[in-house]
Amino acid sequence: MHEEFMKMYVKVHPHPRQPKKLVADKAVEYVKSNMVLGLGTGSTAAFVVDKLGALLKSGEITDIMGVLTSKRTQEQAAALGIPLSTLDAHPNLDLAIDGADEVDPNLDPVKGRGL
Ligand SMILES: O=C(CO)[C@H](O)[C@H](O)COP(=O)(O)O
Repeated sequence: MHEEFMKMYVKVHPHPRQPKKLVADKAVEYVKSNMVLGLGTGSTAAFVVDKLGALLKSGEITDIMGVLTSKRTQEQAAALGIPLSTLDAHPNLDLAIDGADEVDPNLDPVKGRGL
């Protein structure tokens, strides 16, 4: 799955934010109704949350639950009507989506400098 994301991410595109939206939209394709989702923070994650809000509004997905990694994401998700929970209440996530800080030569995403 991540190889497909990274191929899209490294595609040359004239608008610097567009690859983040592309990978965000691609990641959201893996979201199904009734999932408990870990939702990260940052510009890529913000596109993910926007898309989830739109899919909930259109009824394309239902009954998802977001477990958020920051107050910023929590506020965005709440404003879009995404039901929220905590890791304590839902320790088993179906899927977690976040941006990457860096991508290594093998196209593996790196978080927090790999520490
Ligand atoms: O780990 C993060 C925040 O803690 C971000 O996901 C990471 O820094 C990537 O951010 P962006 O999507 O804005 O490039």
